[in-house]
Amino acid sequence: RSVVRLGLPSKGRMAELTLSLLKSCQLSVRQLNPRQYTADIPQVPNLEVWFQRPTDIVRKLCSGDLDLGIVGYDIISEYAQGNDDLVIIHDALDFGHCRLSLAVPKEGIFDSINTLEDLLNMPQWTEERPMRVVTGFGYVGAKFLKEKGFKHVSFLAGDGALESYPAMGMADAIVDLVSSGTTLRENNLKEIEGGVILESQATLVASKKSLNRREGVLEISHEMLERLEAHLTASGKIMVTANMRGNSAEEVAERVLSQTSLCGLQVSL
Ligand SMILES: Nc1ncnc2c1ncn2[C@@H]1O[C@H](COP(=O)(O)OP(=O)(O)OP(=O)(O)O)[C@@H](O)[C@H]1O
Ligand SMILES: O=P(O)(O)OC[C@H]1O[C@H](OP(=O)(O)OP(=O)(O)O)[C@H](O)[C@@H]1O
Repeated sequence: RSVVRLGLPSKGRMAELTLSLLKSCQLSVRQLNPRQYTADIPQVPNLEVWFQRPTDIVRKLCSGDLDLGIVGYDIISEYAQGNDDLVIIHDALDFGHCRLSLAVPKEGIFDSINTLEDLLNMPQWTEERPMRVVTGFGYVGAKFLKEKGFKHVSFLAGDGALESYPAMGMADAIVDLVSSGTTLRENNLKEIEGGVILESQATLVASKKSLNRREGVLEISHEMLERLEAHLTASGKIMVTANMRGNSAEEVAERVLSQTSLCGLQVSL
């Protein structure tokens, strides 16, 4: 194929936010039919947008069926599983902030368990009765616990509402995404100190093979990066244009900067 493909989240909390970020960067996505999975960005010729589930974006970047994608760092870490063909070309798109964290019930045997060390030293976990962890992040979750020295752990895969598993007696601990912490609190769970496995936000990812071999991928990546950077740098800043009389630009600048109420301003002449 000669066209470059960009994967964007088709649903979930990242979908809308991705489109609005791109719109703010003058990269509006034009989807002719909301039931179709393809779209384009008129400002970027030769680019095809494909709406996919975030996990599938990562899989398709790995298989070479997509060249670029916007997904959370959590999903890349879990589903690319160290595949070194993927390269993160923007690691902080400033939305979808969350952390992947280890949490346990507040009470019962975990009453006085607050740190990773406390959890590791609990006598309850044995080969016959390992600590049961439910997660949708089995790869990074297991890697983390192994690196921290946990020996007796068993993993149970779950897709959602993981905070309910300990109360149902199906798991001792959970490894799940946390943002405000409300879901954990409402389900009588607490995060373990030192148990943050990764911090995540939306990223722009590319396949290295595509960048090196497919015509147009490098140029489109540059174009997107420039626009994203410009937008992210500018957000939260305002520009004020004013006409002021003075004998020289320097004199005007000096007068403006000497006003304490205007501190923080940068003057360009
Ligand atoms: N509470 C949260 N606050 C902020 N960002 C989050 C939160 N939970 C998840 N995310 C980010 O949003 C991404 C998508 O999460 P979401 O729960 O919408 O998944 P989804 O695409 O609907 O998939 P699924 O339905 O399988 O969970 C996550 O991979 C993560 O990067
Ligand atoms: O810390 P909080 O702000 O409460 O957010 C955390 C919750 O958000 C995500 O779930 P989501 O709402 O996507 O539902 P899910 O359980 O179906 O994935 C995550 O899996 C947590 O359950």
